[in-house]
Amino acid sequence: MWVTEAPPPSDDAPPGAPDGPRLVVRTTAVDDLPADASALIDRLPDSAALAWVRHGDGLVGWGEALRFETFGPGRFADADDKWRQVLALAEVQDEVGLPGSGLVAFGSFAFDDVSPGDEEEDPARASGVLVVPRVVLGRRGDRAWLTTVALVGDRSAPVGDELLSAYPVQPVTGPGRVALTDGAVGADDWPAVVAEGIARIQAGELEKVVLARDVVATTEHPVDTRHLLGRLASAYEACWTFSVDGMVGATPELLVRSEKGLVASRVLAGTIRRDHGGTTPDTQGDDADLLRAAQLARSSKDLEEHEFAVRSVAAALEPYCSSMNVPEVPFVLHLPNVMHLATDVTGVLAGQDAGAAARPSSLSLAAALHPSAAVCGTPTTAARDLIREIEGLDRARYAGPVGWVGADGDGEWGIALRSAEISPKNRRTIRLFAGCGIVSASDPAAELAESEAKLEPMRYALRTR
Ligand SMILES: C=C(O[C@H]1C=CC=C(C(=O)O)[C@@H]1O)C(=O)O
Repeated sequence: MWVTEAPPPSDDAPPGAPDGPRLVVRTTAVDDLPADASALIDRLPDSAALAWVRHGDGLVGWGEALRFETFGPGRFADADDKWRQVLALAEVQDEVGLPGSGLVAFGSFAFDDVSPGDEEEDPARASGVLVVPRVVLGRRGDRAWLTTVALVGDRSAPVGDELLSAYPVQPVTGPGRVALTDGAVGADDWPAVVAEGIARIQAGELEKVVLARDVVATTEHPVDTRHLLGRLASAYEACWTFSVDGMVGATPELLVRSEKGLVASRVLAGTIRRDHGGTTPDTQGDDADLLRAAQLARSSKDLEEHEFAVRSVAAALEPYCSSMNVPEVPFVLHLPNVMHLATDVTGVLAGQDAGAAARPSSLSLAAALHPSAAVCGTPTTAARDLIREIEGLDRARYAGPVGWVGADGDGEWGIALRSAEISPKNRRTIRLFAGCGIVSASDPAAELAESEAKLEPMRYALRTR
């Protein structure tokens, strides 16, 4: 469903031209973007921020040229179709020619095909959204660019320089006091949910299930997304810091990156907490950390959990690839709050000779990979059914794909973890999410502690200092 009303066909549209929104897109190089890692986020004018940033590189966007909302099981395919329609009608001048320059859309999609309770609470809440910003600022290494997007026929919309001055940068505001309360299932009750998951696994119904919980934060002032993004991007540098349509976080897990025929996925599953409990890491490589890393790398429970996740990603990518590299042994990813077992799966897309148009888009690859066993379980259907039956939580867009797609279909999609959903109604109610992979040898109390550690990034982001 188009939410942005397409203006009537313009006078210059050729007779018989297909209907639909026509975009005029210009990308020019930017020479004066400050070198610091926060430069992209610092340029966001207000709280309606779109972002996908890591190590100071990435994309931020603001304003809305087009918005497309999708619902239910067809949400990815519908979004992919609409994206192709937009591309077919767009006129793009891109003098930079890097991934993320030219026409891009940011997107965020629900974890599940159905969201329990949606009908009563908010029948209009979409389970997928693609947003084409009016302005995108991007950086990759030492190159930076600015993209502006205009909708043909929208004569009231500012263009060119006018467009930038239409979005003056407002001061960033803090959330003030923050109260945290139990979400759908309280912390005291959640171990029983995990115990039920373990019992079902031990009964042979399935091998792994990922169970999640939420915590509700109520803030004194409406949340300014830029406050969260700035804190997440500087404290969780190794993660992809994102904001799309009220879903904000810093995810360490990349569902898929597709770039010029090469695909990559960073698969995470298997976790150990770092004991200091803070957000800023202790000196990397101190003795306690090395010990914990070694303990994680040898933990048969975590290795099993990880293996399920890697296998699910490899199996989903395989039909699209002419060759793949799936490392046999995971590495340990150090984050400020936790360490994870991690595997970088890479592949070459089949049919390279046929060109970009014949390649599956990054969005359709994300659809094929979702939900991986890092966020759902094994076998997928049994795990998803069990999640629906016992989790008691509407995951909404938590654990769903979030990221961006470009004009050639390439793009990057993370899994929306270490994330929160800001209520559009008042921007003062924020749902924080965390989930844990459960296998036969899991311990409910340890999983609760792990979920607390996974909530830390968003709790930290909400603090004023
Ligand atoms: C489901 C989450 O984490 C996944 C990713 C990394 C490690 C995980 C684990 O060890 O359980 C989870 O599979 C979450 O952070 O909410």
